Parts: sequence; structure tokens; C-alpha cells
Amino acid sequence: MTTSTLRVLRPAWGRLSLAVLAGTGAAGAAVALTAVSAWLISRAALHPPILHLMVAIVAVRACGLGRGVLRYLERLIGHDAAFRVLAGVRIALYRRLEVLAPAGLAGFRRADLAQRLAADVDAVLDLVTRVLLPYAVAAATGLASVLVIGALVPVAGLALAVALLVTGVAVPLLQRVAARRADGALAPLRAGLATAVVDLVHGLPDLLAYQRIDVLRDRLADLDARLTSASRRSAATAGLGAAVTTLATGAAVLAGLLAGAAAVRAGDLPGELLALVVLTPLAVFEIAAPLPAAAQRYATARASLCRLAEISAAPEPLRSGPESPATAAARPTGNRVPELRLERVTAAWTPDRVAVRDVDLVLPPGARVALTGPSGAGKSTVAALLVRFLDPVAGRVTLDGVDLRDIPGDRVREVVGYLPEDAYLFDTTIAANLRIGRPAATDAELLDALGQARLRDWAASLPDGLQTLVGEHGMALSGGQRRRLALARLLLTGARVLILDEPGEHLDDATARALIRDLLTAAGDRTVLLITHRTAELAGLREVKLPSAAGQAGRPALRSGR
Ligand SMILES: Nc1ncnc2c1ncn2[C@@H]1O[C@H](COP(=O)(O)OP(=O)(O)OP(=O)(O)O)[C@@H](O)[C@H]1O
Repeated sequence: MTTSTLRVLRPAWGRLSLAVLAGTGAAGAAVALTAVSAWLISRAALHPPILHLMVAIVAVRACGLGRGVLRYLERLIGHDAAFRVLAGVRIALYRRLEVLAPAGLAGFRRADLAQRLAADVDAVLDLVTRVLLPYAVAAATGLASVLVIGALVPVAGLALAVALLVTGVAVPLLQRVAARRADGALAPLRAGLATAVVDLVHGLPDLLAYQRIDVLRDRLADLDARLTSASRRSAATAGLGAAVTTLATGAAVLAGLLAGAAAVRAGDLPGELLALVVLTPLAVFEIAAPLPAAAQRYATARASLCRLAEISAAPEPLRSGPESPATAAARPTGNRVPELRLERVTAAWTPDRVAVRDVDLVLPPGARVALTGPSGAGKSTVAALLVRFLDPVAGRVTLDGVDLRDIPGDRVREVVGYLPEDAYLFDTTIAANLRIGRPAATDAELLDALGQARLRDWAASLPDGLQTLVGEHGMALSGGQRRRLALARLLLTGARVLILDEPGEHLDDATARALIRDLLTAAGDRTVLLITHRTAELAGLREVKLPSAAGQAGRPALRSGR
């Protein structure tokens, strides 16, 4: 097991040990049941007084009952431990996502990320219940059985030990060599397939319109073929493992029979113990048989853990650390509208590409500024810098003179609110979507915010009012209603600076103008930075223009907005 695997399991060691103990007890009871039964049948054939058999009869009953009870306990405790490990991994991962999003996740595709968060995390469950527990239980039971059989007939004990080593160690190693690439490729191939399917679902209308569905279908078919081939190779090695295990079982039983019979003939073993020596390996192999499959699952689970480790190892996009008391005291709180500044800021989402270069921008308290520029100039990047989704690689962003890098991101976003271009509406009610802005808001406050975004009459006209469901991505609403609802949510946050990224996008000119007018009115004394490329929306705003991306590369410094 790798150190990262051990680290994942660490929080549940106590419960895992208990589960191993119960599992070993259950497996031991199963083996003992076979062994004692074999002895009992043989001994009974000699018609001894019934009292000579009483202990064995009670032992058979105890083993039969104990096996069920201990097995139940193993399942209960083992799954409890597994779910605790799973919860720990999930929480750690979500905490990491919180730190990384959005800039640190730029290198991950969404469907792939979803696959990592779902299927790869679930692999942890397999690791505990189908790898660790079977191996630990089989090792303990196998060792005890080898010792008992070996004490009776050393050669039979040795044969059992060799057969168990073949099943539990040699076969998995051989399988690993044979299916190394296949097992490791399964998780990434599944993720690739998920990404392609999500692409297909999202792009279906366009592909149908262009009659190019074959493009994605071919890609899906190719991925599917590779996944099938990897699964087939993986299944073939699993089948081979099962065959070798069956052979090893047969060999151990045969060796037990031959060596046992020789021992009986030599007078070294009472005849009634021969059945025990011969049949016990069968019971042991029932416990050892799943080991090759467990080892194979370990290979898949390890690939999944590696994919999770990639998320943990992704570099943090923002400088983190505790906020100093001086910064906490200096940063604006309450209703005061602060000043925001970008000073010669250069920023990049990925190390190889600068998104904005040497940008200066001042947003005095209460300012109304329109940030314009051609597509790709970096307007949304400036917004991301102002809400500390991204830190500059050069220059600095300040809030009332305090460098944003010294203020935790969520504290910045209490003051600076952001309405992204594609503001997300959750598939729930209007009220629940609004309360993301202010969880404790009363219905009256929600209605007030809707009123500021000019949606109050519409909401009042709905049969379910605030409890109306907005549908997936807010699809039950019109484009304008979606934007206004997102604006109402932003207004609820109490942020004193509002960054609005293309709020009129995809709306007709008249609707867009009406929306901008309404939001500027709703903004009151707050600072507003409106990102737009529509000159129709500029009325009454001071314009700050970003040059094109090509222009920034050629001309390093941009001075504007003072
Ligand atoms: N979340 C992100 N992850 C990675 N790169 C990004 C991200 N957002 C923007 N970029 C990159 O930063 C550069 C500037 O893009 P940005 O979206 O800031 O420009 P823009 O002026 O807002 O464009 P548009 O008007 O088309 O929305 C582009 O090269 C873009 O690919």
C-alpha cells in the first residue's frame, strides 16, 4: 500500500481493526466448522459413545451460529469504517476545491472533475471493503489454518501455505504485470467517456443542426472501444487468476490427501483426522479465492486515488494564510463604500498565457464605471481580480489601500459582489436561489430585492410565488428574468461594490438598457463596475477601455481610469 493510501485510511484504523477481528473470527468459524464437521463425521463412523462427540457437536453449533453473527459484525463495522473514510476524503476534497476554484481548476475539464468527485471517490469504498478487509481476513485465517494443518501433517501444511501464497501473492503480481496498463487506464478512460457524453448532451442541438452528429459519435465509439478493450483485458486476467486459484485449491487438497494418507499409514495421524486435513483447505480457499480480484480492484482504486491526489496537488492559485490583525482592522466593514484599485496589474489563468498586462484602474467610492474592450481583452479577468478569484502575477489590487492578497477571499467577497456573465441558477425555488445571497433573509427581504430588480410583480403573479421552481439552469425563466433574479441575489448580499459582467448579454437592446437602468438605480450609493462591449449600455458611465489581447502583448502598460 502506498503512503497516500495509508493516509486515506488513517482516520478509521480503530474500526478497521475491529472489522478485521470480526471478519477473521467469521472466517475462522467457517474453517473450523468444516474441520470439526469432517472430524465429527469420521469419528461418528466408528460408533463411539455419544458423550465422546458432545464437545464437537457443540463446537459445530457454536461455529455455525458464530460465523453468521461475526460476519454481520464485520459487515457493519467494516462499512461504517469505509463510509467514515469516504466522508473524510469527500470533505478534504471539497475543502480543496474551495481553495482552488475557480482559477486553480482551469486545467480540469468539468465532466472529468465530476467523474473524479463521484466514481473516483467511491473507489475508496472498494479499497476498504473489497481490498483491505478480504486481504487482512484471508491472511490471518490462512496463517492459522497453515499452522494447524502443518502441526498435524507438515507436508500438507506446507502445500496449503504454497497454494495460499500463489493465490494471494503470485497470481495478483502476475495479473498486475499482465493488466498493468489496462487497470490503470480504466479510470481515465471512464472519465474521457463521461466528458464526451456531457459534450454530446450539451452540443446535441448544434450537432443535429449541422448534421455532424457523426463527429462526436465517432469519438464516443473510439473511447468506448478503448474502454471495452481495457475492460476485456482486465477481465481476462481476472479469469486467469480465478483459474490458477482453482488449480491451487485442487493441488492443496490433493497434497493434503496424499500426505495425510501417508501419515495415517505411518501411524503419525489418527484416521479420523484425515478428512480434516483434506477438507480444511477447501474452506480456507473459499476465503482466499476473492484475493486476485481484490488485488485487481486495488490497482483500479489506486489509479482513482492518484486522480484524486492530482486535485490535492494542484497548485493553489491564491496566496493563503491567516489575516493579520492590522489588515483585519484596516479592511472596510459595515456600510462604508470602499475604494478599489488595480495598480499595474498583470494576471494569468495559466502559467503560459497572460490574460491582462499592466492594467491600472481606480474605482472610488460610489463610482459608476463601464469596463469595455474587445472580446478576450481580459474584462472578466479584471472582475476575477477584483473579487479575488485570481491574484496578480505582478502589480497589486487594493481595497482601501490594503493589498487583496492580505485579505481572505471570502472577506473580499463580502464587500465586493460579482454577477458573472453566466450567473448560475440552481434547480430549486426562487426563494432558495435568492437565499444564496443572504441565507437568513425573510420573505419580505426577498420580495424587496426582487422589487429592486423589477421582478416583484412577476413573482407575485406566480401561483407558487417565491416557491416557484426555476428549472435546471433556470430554464423555466426567460433570459431577462434569469439575469434579474441573479441581480436580486447579488443585491441581497449587502456588498458595497458591484461588479456586473455583461448583464445585458443575450438580451435585446431595449431589455438590456432597461435592465442596466434598473440595476444602476438599485445599486444606490454602491460602486458599480459594469463590464460590457455594448456601447448602448454606457449612458452615464465613465468608460475604461481595455485594449485587445494582441495589443496588450505588444504594449505592456495600460493607463486608464484615473
Ligand atoms: N476561468 C478561466 N480559466 C482559464 N482561462 C481563462 C478563464 N477566464 C478567462 N481566461 C482567459 O483569459 C483571457 C481573457 O479572457 P476574459 O474572459 O477575461 O476576456 P473578456 O474581455 O472578458 O472576453 P469576453 O468579452 O469575450 O467575455 C482569455 O485568453 C481567456 O481564455
